[in-house]
Amino acid sequence: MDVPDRRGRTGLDQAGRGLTGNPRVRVRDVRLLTSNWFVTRATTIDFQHSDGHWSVEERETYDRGDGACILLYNTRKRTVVLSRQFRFPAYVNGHPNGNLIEVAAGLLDDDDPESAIRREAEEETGHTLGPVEHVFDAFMSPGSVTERLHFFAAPYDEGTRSGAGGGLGEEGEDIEVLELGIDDALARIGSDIVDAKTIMLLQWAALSGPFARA
Ligand SMILES: Nc1nc2c(ncn2[C@@H]2O[C@H](COP(=O)(O)OP(=O)(O)O[C@H]3O[C@H](CO)[C@@H](O)[C@H](O)[C@@H]3O)[C@@H](O)[C@H]2O)c(=O)[nH]1
Ligand SMILES: [Mg+2]
Repeated sequence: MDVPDRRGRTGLDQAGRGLTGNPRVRVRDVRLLTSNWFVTRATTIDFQHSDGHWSVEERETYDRGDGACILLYNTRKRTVVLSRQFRFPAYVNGHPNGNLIEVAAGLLDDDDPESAIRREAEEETGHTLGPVEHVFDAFMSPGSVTERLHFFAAPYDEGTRSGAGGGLGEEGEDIEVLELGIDDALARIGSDIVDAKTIMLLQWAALSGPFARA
């Protein structure tokens, strides 16, 4: 398909047709359902169950590309930089106001994960980072969403500050930058910190990352 989605991506309408890595899965048919801001597909597969029999299954997938996220931390002050922004999908599903506290994050678009997260950290938090540490990669919602998220962490201080942050107005972003104590942030998990990538990075930082090492 040559018509790009709104992020400029093309050729995603038949994704999955050539997959051969799993001998228990044969892709029969891929149908494009929607292509607007992102792409959704319905894929029909022959699937071999563990007892050996085959069945035909259909799976819908939501393809928004991959993303990256980063925890900015300061071990001397024992603080982290987070952001707050409105997330409609959370609002429509029971979050009281949709204003989610998150680590800085963004879609890769055409960049490699490290370049993308440097760009997003600068746009969203106003920090131009030195060395960044790759933590792990994870599928965030593998039953329906294709996205693989690349997790990073980096130190920040007054020397890395280069701007105000806040996101790109022309992309409709309106991001409040927050600095929280790590103990306060950890205590707020499950009450007003309910974003998965943020919880994962805060717990990593406390268990085996910078606040465990410090
Ligand atoms: N008009 C319009 N704009 C959209 C739509 N969906 C997203 N946008 C705009 O596109 C921007 C994308 O900003 P990024 O910073 O690149 O992505 P992100 O939404 O912050 O994504 C990060 O968080 C997601 C949620 O946790 C992650 O899924 C993703 O991997 C990444 O980490 C959003 O802020 C929003 O302004 C849409 O359907 N319509
Ligand atoms: Mg973002």
